[in-house]
Amino acid sequence: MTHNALTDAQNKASMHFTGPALTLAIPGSGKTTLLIHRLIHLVEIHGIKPDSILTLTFSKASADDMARRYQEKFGHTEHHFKFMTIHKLAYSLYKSYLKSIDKQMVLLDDGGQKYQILNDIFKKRHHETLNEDDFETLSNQIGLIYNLMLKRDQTGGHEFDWEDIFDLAEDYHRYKRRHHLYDFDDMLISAIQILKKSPALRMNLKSKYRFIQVDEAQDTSKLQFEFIELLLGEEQNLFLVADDDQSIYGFRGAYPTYLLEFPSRNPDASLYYLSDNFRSDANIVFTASKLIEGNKQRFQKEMKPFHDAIIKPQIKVFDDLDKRNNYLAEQLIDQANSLDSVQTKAILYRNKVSAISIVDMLERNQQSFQIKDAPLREFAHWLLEDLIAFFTLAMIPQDLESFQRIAFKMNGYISREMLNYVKSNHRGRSIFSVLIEIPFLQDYQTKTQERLYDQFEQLKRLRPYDAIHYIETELGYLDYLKNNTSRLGLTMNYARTRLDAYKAIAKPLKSGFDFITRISSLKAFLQTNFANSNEAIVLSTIHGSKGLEFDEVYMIDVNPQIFPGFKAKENDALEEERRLFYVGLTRAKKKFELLHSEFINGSYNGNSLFIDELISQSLTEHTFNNVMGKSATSQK
Ligand SMILES: Nc1ncnc2c1ncn2[C@@H]1O[C@H](COP(=O)(O)OP(=O)(O)OP(=O)(O)O)[C@@H](O)[C@H]1O
Repeated sequence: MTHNALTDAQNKASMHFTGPALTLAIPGSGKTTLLIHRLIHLVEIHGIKPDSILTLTFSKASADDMARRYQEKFGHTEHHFKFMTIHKLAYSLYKSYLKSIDKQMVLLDDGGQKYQILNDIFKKRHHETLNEDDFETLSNQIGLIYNLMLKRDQTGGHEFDWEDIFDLAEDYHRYKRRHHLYDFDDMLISAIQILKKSPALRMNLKSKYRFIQVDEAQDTSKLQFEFIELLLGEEQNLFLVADDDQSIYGFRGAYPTYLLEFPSRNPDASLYYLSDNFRSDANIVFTASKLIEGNKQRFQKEMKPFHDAIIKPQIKVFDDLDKRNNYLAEQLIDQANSLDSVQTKAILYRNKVSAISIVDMLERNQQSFQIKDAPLREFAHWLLEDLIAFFTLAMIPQDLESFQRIAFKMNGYISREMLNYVKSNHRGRSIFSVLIEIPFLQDYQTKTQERLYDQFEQLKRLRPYDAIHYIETELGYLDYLKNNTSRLGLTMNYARTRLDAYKAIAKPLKSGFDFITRISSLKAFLQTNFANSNEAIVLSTIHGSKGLEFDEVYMIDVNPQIFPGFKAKENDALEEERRLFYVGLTRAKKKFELLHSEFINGSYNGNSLFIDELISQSLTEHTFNNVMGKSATSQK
């Protein structure tokens, strides 16, 4: 078999003509290749008109990628196949319907505008601001309600207050209707409604798209499947390509159960399997297949490597984030001086916050890169805003706004009464002078305020790295976080990961002012569009790396309570996290390294469940790159 020849399994599936079909495939087995060849077979063998075949993809990027790969492969552009996302299809359908009745709609911007609306709604019910983390969660939960078509009595799990989420979802819905605003889910719901209402429109579409192919069907939601089913003609020409082990959007309503039930609901369905991995070193394939066996709810699949085994996946252990980042910098900068052909390298992580110290490091080294899912909001995170308020108050002791932000988050024993006194009496003076003069304080309380004054004087003189440590310890910020973890919806490991990242950015800087300036320049730097650039170095969340491949993959921050996340105690959630790890691991062609810091923000990190699983099954090589006297390499 040459590199370009289809395997028998790929060929068999690509020859599928009419009727429902499901192809279950492993990572790197050529799903895209298969879909493209099927298009050609439909046209050239069966004489089907290209524009009557609709290929639905998960993202706009994959639709574009497929169109590009089709052209590269077959060189001709005269075939007008349709590649688009399910949302795009729903959008154009609903838009033309509205046009026909002389109405318009406004698309809601998924970032800032959505935050504003949800924040206003949240404030009305809870009398407090919706923080960044809770916004993500709420937005996902609302999406989940729509995409899984949940009713109030159908929600399970005690991790969220579903009654409250339903109330907020209803407020949000009413707001959108009042302002003629539509988000992605509305588009689908509205398209389904008009299709159900108009048999003529349905007939028209059924004959327009005689064949429908769906890529990445494991992440298609229940609502999306309902939409697709409405488009199917009598022949039920639905060709699904999926890997249930790569279903990673459960939190947004992915519905892989549809696939598991597909064979029994469609007894005539043809089933195909792709089990050759053309992407990765055999060691990576073996490791991935062993790891995913930890999941119970899955189709059993064979996984055969096409390439030889050269090097085992590595777990590299470092003392701390700083040493880890230095190692990463070496790996990435090597590239620039290398005479070999350019290697694509990805740094993958579970949460966006993991990117920020790497962005800082790469920008300082003037190393170009591209970033997917840019972590813009991380630079406006409340925890960072708190630190900035400490720095600002130290530099500008008259700043009432900063003081108000942190008054109850440090060990100054400030009461609401004291805060009110400061507000009415500071008149542009130093907050600390006002605190010291408060008439209703006992002597010992005044002494505390004098101590606070000295501490902020001290804070002003410290380099920002030491200053963050001082805020955490001497000013009691860590205690505040510890006492409020459950109310703030975070774990200490999560808070430590953030503080660690901010300290890494602060390390080379001299003053609090430099720190504040650096944060805003990194924010501005990220606002430039990196998503479309063609750089060989890619930073991405694992979610964002779906469907991509790289010569080398470095996975970072696989930490306890972070990955798998602390909410992943129940089986379903844990299985989804394991699938996410599996997606990250299977992006690598030649080299996979998991970079592990032994300490996060000065506290012992411990091993994540996934690291323990890899070690206990001897799936990886374990290397200590720290200076704590451990042997350089130990084969576990
Ligand atoms: N028959 C084949 N022989 C050799 N290489 C192939 C063959 N089919 C596909 N490939 C190559 O295998 C790699 C993976 O293919 P592709 O990206 O289509 O996989 P995939 O199944 O979509 O992967 P994933 O689900 O992990 O994103 C590509 O580099 C592709 O060119």
